[in-house]
Amino acid sequence: MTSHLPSTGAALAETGDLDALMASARQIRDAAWGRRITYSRKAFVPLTNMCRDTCGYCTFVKHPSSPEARIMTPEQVLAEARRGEREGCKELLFSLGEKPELRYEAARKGLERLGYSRLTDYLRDMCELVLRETSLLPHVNAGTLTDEEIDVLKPVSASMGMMLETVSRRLTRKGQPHHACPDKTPVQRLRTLERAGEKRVPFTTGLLIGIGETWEERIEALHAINAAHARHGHVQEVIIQNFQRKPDIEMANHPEPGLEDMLRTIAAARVILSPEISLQAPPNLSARHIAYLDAGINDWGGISPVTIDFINPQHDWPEIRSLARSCEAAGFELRERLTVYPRYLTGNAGFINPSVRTRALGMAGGTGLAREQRHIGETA
Ligand SMILES: O=c1nc2n(C[C@H](O)[C@H](O)[C@H](O)CO)c3cc(O)ccc3cc-2c(=O)[nH]1
Ligand SMILES: C[C@H]1O[C@@H](n2cnc3c(N)ncnc32)[C@H](O)[C@@H]1O
Ligand code: MET
Ligand code: SF4
Repeated sequence: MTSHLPSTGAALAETGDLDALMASARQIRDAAWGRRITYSRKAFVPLTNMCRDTCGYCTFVKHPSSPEARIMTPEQVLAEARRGEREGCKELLFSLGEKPELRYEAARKGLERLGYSRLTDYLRDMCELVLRETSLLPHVNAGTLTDEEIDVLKPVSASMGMMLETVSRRLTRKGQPHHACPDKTPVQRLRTLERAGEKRVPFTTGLLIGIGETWEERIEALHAINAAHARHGHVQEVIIQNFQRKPDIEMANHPEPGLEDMLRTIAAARVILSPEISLQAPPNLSARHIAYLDAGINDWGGISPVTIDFINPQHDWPEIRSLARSCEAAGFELRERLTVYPRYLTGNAGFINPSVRTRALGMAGGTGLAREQRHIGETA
């Protein structure tokens, strides 16, 4: 699993010839993934919106003094899961603030009322609840994790993820989006990415585009992800996410990245990353998202038929049928996938708890994608 043409990718990216870069990216995508574009039908559970970090772009986080600050109860978690189940979801995405109990008394009290002293332990039990009471596969997006936290969460999840965001240490300085965010220092993010690989967790990661990083920093981040994958084989997908401006964030006046910037970054990612790594960009954060297909993506990520995108609440999910139609018009077929990619189910022992694996294998037939993706996994 060596890096695919990294120098060519960087060179093409540097020359400014966007068309040539996108053509290379498309070629790699077509060879590895064909003309099938996937998504995961998911229910979204924002377990808590309290967080010890205060990223300048985040509208999800709420200070404990806010009336909107909350920790969902097990009953609420289960209600969301059941709603998702009824709508045919297969994934339950836990997305949450990071270690709020280390910073806020209110978070400690809230967890205590639920019988916990640490958010990760509560998350573990909620994953277990979902596995016990529903047919869904938990995916955990809880940000930076320690070795021990990965050990706690791996047995109760099908896959995990954490956006690397950026490798820029500059962005942790005063006045920058990651200032005073202990979980967003590149060294911590890179460590989590590495540990997830050592511990063989099917892993989702990615870059947040347009938060002040340079082009070189994006390329460096992509190489870092690819290098971790070359060591451990755990990176199942990489998300290229565009920053969204909102009125209620520190970065309310920061410009959003343009379409061309996204296309160039997506294409560079496809050229740099190993071909078997799925390349994802969100369908709800740009009116022109169909153009991402020309830059080499093969996946739209999670789409929820039951809840809003809590991270970008002002942007509705596309209706799945209408997304299918626009993919078709562009020459692609939209297909459902599971949160965990087939190569971690069929080969590579040790990447997933055997009972979760059995459940996922039972569901894989329903997506209709099992055979094709398995093929990709085997040839990679
Ligand atoms: O709805 C969202 N889903 C996000 N997802 C979920 C993703 O869309 C799907 O659930 C995965 O593709 C499942 O494999 C993430 C998952 C991660 O592991 C890491 C980061 C993200 C980021 C987002 C996000 O911003 N919005
Ligand atoms: C779950 C992921 O959502 C992303 N995220 C957080 N805030 C924003 C925003 N304003 N625009 C786009 N993406 C955002 C981060 O990359 C985080 O890791
Ligand atoms: C709501 S943000 C997603 C989870 C985590 N707090 C992170 O930033 O990675
Ligand atoms: S992006 Fe994640 S880590 Fe940053 S403030 Fe929001 S919830 Fe916390």
